[in-house]
This record gives sequence, C-alpha cells and structure tokens, in this order.
Amino acid sequence: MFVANKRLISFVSNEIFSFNYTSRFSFRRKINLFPKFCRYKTVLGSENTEIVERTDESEIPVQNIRNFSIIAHVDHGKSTLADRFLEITGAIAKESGESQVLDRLQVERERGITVKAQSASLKYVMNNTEYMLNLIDTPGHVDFSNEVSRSLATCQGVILLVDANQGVQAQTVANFFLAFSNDITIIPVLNKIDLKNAEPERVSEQLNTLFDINKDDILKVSAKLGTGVEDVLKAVINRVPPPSVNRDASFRALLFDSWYDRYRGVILLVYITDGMLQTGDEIASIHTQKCYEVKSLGLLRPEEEPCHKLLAGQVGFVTCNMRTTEEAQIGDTLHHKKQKVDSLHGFKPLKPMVFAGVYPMDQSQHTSLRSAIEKLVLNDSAVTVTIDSSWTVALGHGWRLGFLGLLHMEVFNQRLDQEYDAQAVITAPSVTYKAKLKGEKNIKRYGRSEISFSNPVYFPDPTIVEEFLEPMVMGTIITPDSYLGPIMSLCIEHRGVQQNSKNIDNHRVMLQYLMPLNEIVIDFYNQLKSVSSGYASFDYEEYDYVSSKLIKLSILLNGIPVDELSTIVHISKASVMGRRMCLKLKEIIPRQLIQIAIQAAVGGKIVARETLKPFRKDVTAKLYGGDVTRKMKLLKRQAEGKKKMKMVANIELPRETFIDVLKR
Ligand SMILES: Nc1nc2c(ncn2[C@@H]2O[C@H](COP(=O)(O)OP(=O)(O)OP(=O)(O)O)[C@@H](O)[C@H]2O)c(=O)[nH]1
Repeated sequence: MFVANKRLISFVSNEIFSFNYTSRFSFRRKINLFPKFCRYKTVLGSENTEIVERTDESEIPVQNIRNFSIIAHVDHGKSTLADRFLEITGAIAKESGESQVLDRLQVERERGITVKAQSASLKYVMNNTEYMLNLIDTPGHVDFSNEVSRSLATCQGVILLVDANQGVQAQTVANFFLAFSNDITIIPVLNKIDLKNAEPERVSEQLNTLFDINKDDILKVSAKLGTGVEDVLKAVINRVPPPSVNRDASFRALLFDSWYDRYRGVILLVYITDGMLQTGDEIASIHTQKCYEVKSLGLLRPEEEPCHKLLAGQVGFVTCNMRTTEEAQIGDTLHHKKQKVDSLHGFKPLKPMVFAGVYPMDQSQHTSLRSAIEKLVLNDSAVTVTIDSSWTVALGHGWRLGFLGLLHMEVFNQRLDQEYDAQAVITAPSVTYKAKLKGEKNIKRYGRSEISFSNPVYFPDPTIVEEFLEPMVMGTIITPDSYLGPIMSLCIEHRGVQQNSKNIDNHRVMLQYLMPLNEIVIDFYNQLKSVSSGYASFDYEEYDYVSSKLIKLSILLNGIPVDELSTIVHISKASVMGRRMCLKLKEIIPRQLIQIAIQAAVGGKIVARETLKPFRKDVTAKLYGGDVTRKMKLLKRQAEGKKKMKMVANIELPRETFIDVLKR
C-alpha cells in the first residue's frame, strides 16, 4: 500500500495542493529524432495459423515503441477514445460501427462499464517512421483500481482523460497520484468538448490548481466525434519515452495478465523487459520454478495476431501448455530455462477489502463451481480464494473469497454465470475485523492475543474480548457545493469524521472523510449518487484499524438462526439495521406455503420482527381452459424459477437474498 499511503500522508498534511510536480518530471520532454521509416516483410501464410507471421515486429526498434494507458474517472470516455485510436491506426474499420471494442466481456457490455484492462498493439506512422503503440484501456471504477495499478507496471506514459463537462472527479485524483508516484509521464486530455455544457477552461484551471499541470500541455478532444484525437497519438509519441529495455540481455518478462482457453490452456500476457522470446524456447517461472516450452506467441491488435518472436519493449501473449491456473502468478518473472535472472520489480496488488462466502446452488455442482472459480480468478487476480471449505448447514461446502468492493463481487458473480455457466450463492459481504483477547487463558487457547475474522460465523464471544477493532478508510468526495449539506449528513450517518475540505474552483469542493470501511462497501456509492443527483464522485483508500463497539446481528427465520444472513455492525446501528433487514427480507423472500417469522436479534434479544403471510402462487390461475400443454409450460417455468431458490431453514430464498438484504 505504498502508493496509497504516500498519497494519504501528502493529503493529510495538505501538501497535495502544493506539489511542484513539474520539478520531478516535465511534460515537455524533448522530442527524439527517431530512425527513419523501416520496412516490414510479410511471410506468406501457411495452413497452420500458430506459426503464420504477417509482420516481423522485431524490426521495430525500441525507440519506436510506446507503452501507455488511458486512465480516468468512470464514464469520462476511455473506451470511446480507445475506439478512435483503433480506427486511426487501422486496427478496426471506421465504418464497422463497433463501439467500446475493447470492452469485450458480456458483463462490460451489459453494465456499460469497463471491468478488465485490455491491451492492443497499434501501428502508427508519423514523419515517415512507423511506431508500435501498446495501448491499455483501464477501468474507471474504484473497485477495479487493481487493474489500473497492474497496467501501469508496463507503461511509461498515461493519458489522464477528464470529462470537460464534469471536470476533475475523485477517481481522477486517485489515478493522477498513482501515475505520479510511479514516475510515469502524464498527458492531460480533456474529452467531450463537443458537449454544449463543456467548460474546458474551467477544467483546465482545476487541473492546474490540483496537480500543477501547465494549461498549455492540456489537449482538448471529442472522442465521440474524433476531434483532436490524432494529436493525442502524436503527443504519446512525442512526450512518452520509449521503454528502457535491453534487447541484448538474457530474456526476462513480467507476467501481468492471464486468461484461460479451453484448447490452449492458460494464456499469458507478458511485457518483455530484456532479450527476446521465440516459439520453441524453454522458459521458466521464478515464482513456481516450473519450466515450459513456448508453443505460440502473438500480439493483440486487439485480435490475436500470431508471430514468431517477441522482443524487449513489446507486450504480447504466450501459450506454453500451462494447464493449471495456480501456475500463472500475476507479477511473476519469466526467463529462459538455462539463464538465471533476477526477479523483476513486479507490482503490489491491492488487498481485498470485502469477503464473502461463495457456495454452489447444490452440492453436486461443487466441482464444476470450483473449476470455474479457479479459471476466473486467473483473469481477475484481485480476487483471493480461501479454499478452506467453510461449511454451513444451509449452504454446504464453499469458499471464502476476497474482493475489492461490492461491485467487484457482483461482477465476479455475473462473470461466473455468463462465462462459465456456474451459478453460485454469495453470502453477505463483510470486512475483516480484529479482536484483542482478554486474559492469559484465552490468549493461550487461540495461540495469539489478537484474532482476525471476516465471517460473522466466527464472531468471538464478547466476554473474552478486550477490544474490537474495525478497518477505516480515507474517503475523498468531489461535489458541486450545492450538494454539500446532504452529502455531509450522509457521511455522518455512515459514522464518517471530516478531515479536510478544499475548494477546487468556484463551484466544486473536495472533502475528505475518515470512515469505517464497513459503512461504505455496501451501498454508500449509490446513496451518494442519489443525494447529489449523480454529480458527486467518491474514492477511498486504506487507513488503519481503530477501536470500535461491534456486535453480531443475527437473523432468525421461523426461530432458526441463519448464519449466512447474519452481519457484524456497530452497536449504535443494531436496531436500525435489524429493522431494515427484516423489512428488506419481507420484501425479497417470496411468499410461501407457510407463514414466516423474520426476526433480528443481538445476543438473545430480539430487536426487530416482521411476518410474511403464507401464499400459494397459482401460475395457472389466468388460464381458462385451453390446451393442457400451456398449463404444463407454465408449471415447468415455475419449477425452473424454484431451482434458482435456495432452501434455508425450510424456506426458499432467492440466491441474491444474501447480498440484497444489506442494500437499502
Ligand atoms: N458527447 C460526447 N460523449 C462522449 C464522448 N466520449 C465518450 N462519450 C460518451 O460517454 C459515455 C462513456 O464513455 P466510455 O467510453 O464508456 O467511458 P469509460 O471511461 O470507458 O467508462 P468506464 O470504462 O465505465 O469507466 C458513453 O456514452 C460515450 O458515448 C465525447 O467526446 N463526447
């Protein structure tokens, strides 16, 4: 958490507003005079696409390579700008009508957000010289910031894209400091200048006030219409330095992404930092010490394009008959089997913030769900899996997974369903709490004086606990000043304590709140959007653990405690939360043949109760005679719907209940 802490310290001491960052590195890097135009040979195709080579990329000298990412707040237009880059460089046809080409996952298209960084190697000719531009489009939402930090490990430059209408948002601030602390060249670009309400001058002023960015260095574009986009590509070539790599040294590469292909096994996305790699080479992993033969190599353009060799400075994919997902450790260094090298710096992955139990819909799907989780984790390295088979009466054997936030968790669940046809029940998410134990006897029993737990099932008996501790975060909110009142009330309601506030221009304020992580993981972002009509933005980073009065709020269905629905809350919230959960459960549990008593309890004391009346849904009620097959069809559909329910305490619960119960 070096980066985050660094940001935090500077923020707390109010220094971020006075960074003299131009002194550390300048936007106005000298334009290098690159070698003249190089010609590329084309090898005629063969039947075997694995070895077909259309272009010999090895002839592109290192100084003609640029590795860069687009970083921005959610919806500021990263994927749209990437589309224009793909069109200008001929990777996709202008008239193809495709949009958000790099958002390939179904979940990305359905939700309209990027959740996975995607790369594309693009060719662009400037001043008669051909360049290879390795572009990485990154997600904007805070829950996927791991993808951003992973991408930055391979880049020498970033395009910091800011919506000229919305201006600087919380994620813009976070992204700027992430790039800044990694000493990466930043190209500031204002997007959406075609909008009637765009205020490029005002937003330029914000960038200058907050980050000391020279207004003359800011480019203005409309990614939608393509205005000014080509100038951005030129700026990438002129301002971003080529990778500093050594093609004469022994081969070394950073493994920074991977995914699973049913036929080829694990596919590795690597950034080659030294030497070169050819098909047939024997490579080894520093982390696992295992060796592999390289079967195929290629570039993503963004479609896979096979090639014979990859050289230092390039980003490409490797297949090498890697079969199990544990072998691909993101951040690992690969090298030639016989040539020992030092491990690369890699990057520090973010720690998961929320944990939840994941269970198969029924135990017969245990093996298939496990294999689906393993494959998906390969493509989403921010998820941690504890295969400790946490067992519960209602849900059977499962796993405890760690995520960066609730959206991350929901997206993971959706991807399991859509990409691997694996339906899982996910329990209510929780953060990791700590408890300091009382007395020698208890310390001896646990073998330590402090225990950590995220699962409410393991909430320790309060009589043996000296003090509970909960994790805090430093939240940054940027909002128009007209919403200050409702936002401050919302933060106080979520036990936030204001640390800082600063006007970033005449209308916008940046606030900083110290808040319990538990209060923001579930629904805070949506509530903030709703009280600010969508204008406020939010970002947070890890802080520390502080002493807190925590209790376990249990939920009982017809008198039977359902551990999967229980949650850990601050004592001041027990009855409000209990009432809210009971009401919500009444809303989401479908009426059943029996009456259901929904109760919330702390210790032995009931703090809230709701009753769900019995009901039998007759799906055929609307049918008046007619063909019997119509009746059968309706009953079949009802039976299929029921399959998606989970029997808990003899009551059928929709599988989303465990998460939805915590939302407002
Ligand atoms: N008017 C206008 N709209 C734009 C422009 N660029 C992007 N948009 C729109 O802004 C919305 C968000 O664009 P995306 O490219 O998906 O934004 P993003 O930053 O990739 O979003 P995330 O990946 O979810 O963070 C889309 O509806 C785009 O059509 C622009 O230059 N002008």
